[in-house]
Amino acid sequence: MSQNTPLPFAKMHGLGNDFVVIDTRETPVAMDAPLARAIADRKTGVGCDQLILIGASDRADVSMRIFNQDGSEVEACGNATRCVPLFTGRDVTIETKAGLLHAARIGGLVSVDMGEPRFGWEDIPLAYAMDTLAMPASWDDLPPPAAVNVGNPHVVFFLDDPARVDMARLGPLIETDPLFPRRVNVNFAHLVDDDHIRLTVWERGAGFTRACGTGACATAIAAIRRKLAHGPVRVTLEGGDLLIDWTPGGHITMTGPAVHVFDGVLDPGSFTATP
Ligand SMILES: N[C@@H](CCC[C@H](N)C(=O)O)C(=O)O
Repeated sequence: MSQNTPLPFAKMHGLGNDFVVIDTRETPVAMDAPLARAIADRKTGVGCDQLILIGASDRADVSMRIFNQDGSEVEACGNATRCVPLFTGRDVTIETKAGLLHAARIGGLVSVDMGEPRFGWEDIPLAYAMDTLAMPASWDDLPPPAAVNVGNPHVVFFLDDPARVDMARLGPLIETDPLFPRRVNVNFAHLVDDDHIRLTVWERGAGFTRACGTGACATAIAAIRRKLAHGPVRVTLEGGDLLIDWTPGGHITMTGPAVHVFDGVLDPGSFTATP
């Protein structure tokens, strides 16, 4: 881990899923897992669910790299994507590991074209071939889940009575199950109506967050594929609501709020002091 110069950053969030956002367009930053973990640490760093690096791009207005709290670099983050137009001050096309995404401000909200979901077992990815709409896999007495890749991997359980499920034990157990070679984001969903879902997400590399944008997309899509719901679907998370729209064969649209909380400067000396 090495960072020798002060690092300006913005603290932002989408429905309480919080981010440290660093602009690397002019000044590249050598990011690695230990440095990402140090910045994300809520006691000795700034604290965040994900660290976001905004960079230059040849293919889009900007690029976006995403690091989970545990330092792992990942492909997609729905809530952070909504923060990018606030950070740059304009509607943007963003190059990510999950492809090109477009984010536009609409009224007080931000709407993102999240691209097309994938459903093949090797796309999730899973360790071996199986049906991804009703996976023949079980943990405790959870029902067969659905798996969806919306840039990053998700598994979705539809629960009649979420209060009876020990999510704090099952979330990390399922996240790291060998069935998911790249680990997985675990979505515990409850269908309120055919256009409304309540959702709790155990995020890969970050644990429970107040909201997960890609989790909301994956869950709405799984519900639509199972004909339990129709778009647009309101997904209610601890931090608030997202509106997700998708028709089979099409792109996903995610609409919700984004907030710029404050700006700061990270002291490079503090990182060397972190064990
Ligand atoms: N909070 C995000 C998802 C962040 C990445 C995820 N934990 C992963 O490892 O894939 C969102 O809003 O989508």
